[in-house]
Order: sequence, then C-alpha cells, then structure tokens
Amino acid sequence: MDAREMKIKAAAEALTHVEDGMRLGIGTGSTAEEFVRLLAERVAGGLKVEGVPTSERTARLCLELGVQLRSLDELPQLDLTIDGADEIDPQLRLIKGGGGALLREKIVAAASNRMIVIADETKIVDTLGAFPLPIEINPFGQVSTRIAVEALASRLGLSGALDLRKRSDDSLYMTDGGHLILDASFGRIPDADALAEQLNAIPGVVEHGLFINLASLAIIAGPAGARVMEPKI
Ligand SMILES: O=C(CO)[C@H](O)[C@H](O)COP(=O)(O)O
Repeated sequence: MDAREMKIKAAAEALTHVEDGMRLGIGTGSTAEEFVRLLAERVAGGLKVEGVPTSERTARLCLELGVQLRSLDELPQLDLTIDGADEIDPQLRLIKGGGGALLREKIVAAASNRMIVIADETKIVDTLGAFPLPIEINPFGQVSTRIAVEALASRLGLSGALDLRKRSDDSLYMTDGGHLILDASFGRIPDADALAEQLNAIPGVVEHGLFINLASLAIIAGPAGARVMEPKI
C-alpha cells in the first residue's frame, strides 16, 4: 500500500463515523482531501451533510465536488470534525499546520463535539517535535514576537531555528487570515502542554499548531489496514 492508499484507507474508515444530517468540520491537507473525495461520492449518493471548511483550499475542493458548505457563523456548533495531522502522540496531542490552516482548523475543531484525526502511520510519534511547530503570528511587530518566542523557548530549554515560512517563489507565506507562520524546529518537545499555554500568552502569537485535548479519536492507516487510536490517559 503506498502513501496515498493509506490516506484513502484512513479517510474511508473516518467516513463510517459520518451520519445523515451531520454538521461536519472539514480539515485541510492531502489526507483531508481524500476524505472530501469520498464524502462527495456519498453526497452524490444521497447523504445529507453540511460542511464547514477549515481553509479556502478545502472550500474550493468541496464546492467543486458538490459538498454543501456553510460558514462557521451559520453553523457555530458542529457534530464532528475530520482532519489530518503532522504528528500524533499517544495522548492524541497533535502538531498541525503543515498546510498553513492551523488557526481555522483549531477554531473548527474546538467548535465540534468530536474531532477524528486521519493519518498514515508515519505521523505517530512518542514525543511531539520532530516536525517543525507552526506558529501563526501577526505581521505587526513580527520581530518582537519572534524575540518573545525565542525567550520562551529558552526558558523551557528548547532551541532551534525559527523560520518564517515562504512560498516556492520566495515570497512570504500568508495564511487565509492574513498572518505569517514561523516554523519552529525545536526538536523533541518534552512539555507540549506548557509550551502551548505559554505561546498563547504572547500577544503577537495568533495561534500555534499544538492541538491539545481536541482529538477524541485517531484513525491510523498502515500497510495492514486502518486501526483506531484513543487517547492514552
Ligand atoms: O494541519 C494541516 C494543514 O494545516 C494538515 O492536516 C497537516 O499538515 C497534514 O497534512 P497531510 O494530510 O497533507 O499530511
């Protein structure tokens, strides 16, 4: 089974949790897009759901494939969000934001009764941090914000490059909300909860890619098929 087949496997398993009439948060990224494709087939077959997309990119795909969309303000409480992740630890804490949609993804996940993460098994880690942590920052005062993030990292014993995300043409990457992303290569993050809380206390930080206590289930696909992971207490 290649990487795409594993993503499809996880997405197909997640679809079994979708019921008629659900208000769905719809994630961003290549795995979430496989979910959208499968969902669209079910919608074409008569399934009725309303989706809230977590990015403009996901919105475009949903519209193209006929999945009915609403804004989060129209549907402020959702039944279920299905989204991918960059890293997943045994407590189902996540790093997200590789695709740059972390702010909307977190708002949508927090507005949902349940969040199911779909991924291939390469995303499972013992400790978060090998994947650079995306930190979404306001362009205003970005240098001061960077200094504050560096100072926080040093207090927590973390070090590593903070790279302002760029596009392939070397221009600055802007999120759907008009913010910048600092990708923090901290390496192993021993206390993700403390880092998450303290990043939120820096005024220029809009949001970060640590998703804590949001995922209720992960569906992980490997060569042998998909398995379900629940948070380890
Ligand atoms: O957080 C995300 C986007 O902001 C994605 O869910 C994450 O990057 C995983 O993407 P993929 O399924 O392509 O590996």
